[in-house]
Amino acid sequence: MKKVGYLGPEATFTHIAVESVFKQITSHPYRTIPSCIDGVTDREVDYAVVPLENALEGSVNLTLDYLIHEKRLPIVGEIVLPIRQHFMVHPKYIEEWQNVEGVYSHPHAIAQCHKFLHDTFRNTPLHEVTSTAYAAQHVYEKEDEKIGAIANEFAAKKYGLQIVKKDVHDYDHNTTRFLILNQENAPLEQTLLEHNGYKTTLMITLSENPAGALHRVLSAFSWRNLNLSKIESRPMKTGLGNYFFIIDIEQKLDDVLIPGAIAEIEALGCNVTLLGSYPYYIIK
Ligand SMILES: O=C(O)C(=O)Cc1ccccc1
Repeated sequence: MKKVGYLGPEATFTHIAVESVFKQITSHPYRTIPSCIDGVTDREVDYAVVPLENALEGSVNLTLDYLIHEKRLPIVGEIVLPIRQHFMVHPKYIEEWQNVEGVYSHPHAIAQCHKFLHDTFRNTPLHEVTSTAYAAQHVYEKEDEKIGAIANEFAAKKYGLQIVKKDVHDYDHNTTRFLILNQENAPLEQTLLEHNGYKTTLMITLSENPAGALHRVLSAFSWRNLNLSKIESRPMKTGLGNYFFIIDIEQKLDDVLIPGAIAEIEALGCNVTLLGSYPYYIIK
């Protein structure tokens, strides 16, 4: 049976993503995103599933940076999960939930619920922790402290908390993308869902003299009718103003079009790395 590592503890959104897509696996929680990715390179697990990008809040930079700069693992799949955030407290504080003295959650969850937090807990300290489920577990364990967590309904159940305010995220169309990583670039063997399409992700660093370089890179895709679903720049960490680009193409790596675009971009003096060509799964 294959082993799948995820950002834990149990009942994180990442855990839900794993359980919704993988079939016949054992799943293993890790406390942080880097330790989950290390789980694959250390051969403790076959796959790692980590959050990459949220529709409201943007990229999880920790994931992208660790993947690019520390442990370069092939992307073998992507999961898109709808996100509903709820506010929960220990059952003994149900009546006085509006008087909590601290709110705990993952930084992206806090950012997704900004309006709720501003309206309801304007002067309450916010505490960022490694995941939403970790926050729920913490709130349960510290029952003497009057604190609350933002997390999902499974975390409320799992850790014995009471949801006192449902759907506290600011916008309805809240989804998160998760990456599936595997050292051998091995596709998923058995899945509970059919995939919804394919993507190919490239990392591109521009040549030394970048006047018009990005424009020329993008036109290599455009005249081949290669649709891009994302372009993101991240610092190279070699000095201010040095960036690389992550580009998602909305199709599988083929024999002609994408290799042609890569050759054209390399001819411009840019460096291109294929990070993965993989199916994506959209959970309803
Ligand atoms: O903390 C979690 O539950 C995660 O899986 C990361 C996350 C946090 C907020 C929105 C989506 C995923």
